[in-house]
Amino acid sequence: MGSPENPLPTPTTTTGTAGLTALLAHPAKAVVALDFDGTLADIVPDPEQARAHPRALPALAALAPHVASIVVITGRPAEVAVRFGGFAGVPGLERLVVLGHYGAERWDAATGTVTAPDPHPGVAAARAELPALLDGLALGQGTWIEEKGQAFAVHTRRATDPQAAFDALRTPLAGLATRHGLVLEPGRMVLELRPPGVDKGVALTRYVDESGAETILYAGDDLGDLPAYTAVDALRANGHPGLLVCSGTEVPELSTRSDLTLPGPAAVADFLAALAEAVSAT
Ligand SMILES: O=P(O)(O)OC[C@H]1O[C@H](O[C@H]2O[C@H](CO)[C@@H](O)[C@H](O)[C@H]2O)[C@H](O)[C@@H](O)[C@@H]1O
Repeated sequence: MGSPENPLPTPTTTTGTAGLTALLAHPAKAVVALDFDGTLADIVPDPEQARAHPRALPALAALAPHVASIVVITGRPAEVAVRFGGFAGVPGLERLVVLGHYGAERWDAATGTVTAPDPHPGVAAARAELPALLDGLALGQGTWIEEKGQAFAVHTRRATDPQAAFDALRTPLAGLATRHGLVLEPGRMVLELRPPGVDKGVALTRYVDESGAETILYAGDDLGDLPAYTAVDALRANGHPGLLVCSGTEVPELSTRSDLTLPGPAAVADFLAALAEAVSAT
């Protein structure tokens, strides 16, 4: 299915095949949940320059009217993901939901508003200790702090030796997180300190419950997506068909658990377009 130019790829597992079959049979009962960076948007050296892949938005807009809902679940603040994704005011995406900060924040296209929890006091306290901690590690050039409001992230992708900087930061930042009641969230050349209490698995499970959907497709690329994979596994054990998609193979902890691994955001966009074509033909 799909089209001759853009055929629908085949999952490599029987559970994933069952998930895709259910989605194609009853798209109106399916939630399509997607991560942003690395899944809808290519990974770029400067996080401020990340944007949805040019083919992602048309594919989402074509698919959305046929499924129960599309939700983006991201570590970004919801407002940032909406802006970088270009999600506001897109015909077809009137019901889109973006769950930011791993599910702590929510943006609804229907209202254009963001709901967010009160800031966790540990974030400001940990942030105040960060300069001295970084000075003490002598990491060299290129380590960069992303201010995220409800959290902050230390990026090493532009460091002279990204992996060495990541490795040197991991234990001290874990200690900083613990001292202030925060969670250390490791990702692709990034270590984030954020409040506890929610992750992408909790967010996805709540969203599926709320939507009443039967089938779940989840696509991600990074360690922060593992709880969502675990949530889909739990939903499958409770009778919900599900399909786990991985964007890229840089994170084997995720790609080895997926039902379908695609090369990256361009292929994810093409997959969503092929899905849209398949469900609109039924
Ligand atoms: O949950 P996500 O939507 O995948 O967000 C996770 C983190 O993604 C961003 O960092 C990653 O993408 C950057 C831009 O391509 C890249 O430079 C960086 O190395 C990646 O780790 C974002 O900056 C973080 O705030 C998100 O938490």
